[in-house]
Amino acid sequence: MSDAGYGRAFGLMRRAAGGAWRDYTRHAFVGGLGDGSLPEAAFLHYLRQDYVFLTHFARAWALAVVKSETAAEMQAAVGTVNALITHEMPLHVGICAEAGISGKALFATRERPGNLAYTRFVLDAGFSGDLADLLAALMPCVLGYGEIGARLAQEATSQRYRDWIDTYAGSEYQEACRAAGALFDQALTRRIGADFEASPRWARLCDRFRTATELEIGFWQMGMQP
Ligand SMILES: Cc1ncc(CO)c(N)n1
Repeated sequence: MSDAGYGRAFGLMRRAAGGAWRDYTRHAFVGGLGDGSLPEAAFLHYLRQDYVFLTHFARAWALAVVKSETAAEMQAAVGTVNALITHEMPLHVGICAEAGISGKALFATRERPGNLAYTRFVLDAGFSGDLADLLAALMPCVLGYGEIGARLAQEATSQRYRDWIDTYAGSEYQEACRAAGALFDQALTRRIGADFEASPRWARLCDRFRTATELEIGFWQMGMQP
């Protein structure tokens, strides 16, 4: 799939992440969502962990508001905070309720170590760095799911996990991905210049992107171990 729609910096970092990007977006868990072979227990366990993930992910986007230097950056970041809290998190509550997981059980989910490591890594990228560092750690989550959703919408051979696929393949999520990719390009241009790869900061930013990608692989792995 082409990475063009999600911006220039993403395309470059995605390529620099090499095999890790492929291992993330073509993980066995993803294959199981597409062909319906993923056991329901694994899917529900994943969803519960993902709800916890989203609470910290929303905090990380709120930190992006704090780290913004322009009104446009603030608007983009606060739009994502709102989309997460207003749309994506209630969707998880709804899917879990349909599957018989009460709100009480969902909110009592104990966070697995790999889940904790991922979001705290992202938050630390933001606390210790600037918006470029934070966004480099956030992009694999946002854009990876956009890419996975768009591909599965074309290639899925089962209807079993259609609702999940449609959420990430849908125009609302895809539009959010394009906005996030544009924010990433603009934030980087402002902080490291337009020739991204010539910046002394580039290698470290690519490292953050790759580490977040590796933590996404770990998240799928965790999902397969209810
Ligand atoms: C682990 C993970 N990464 C990315 C997304 C996309 O928001 C998500 N819901 N969960």
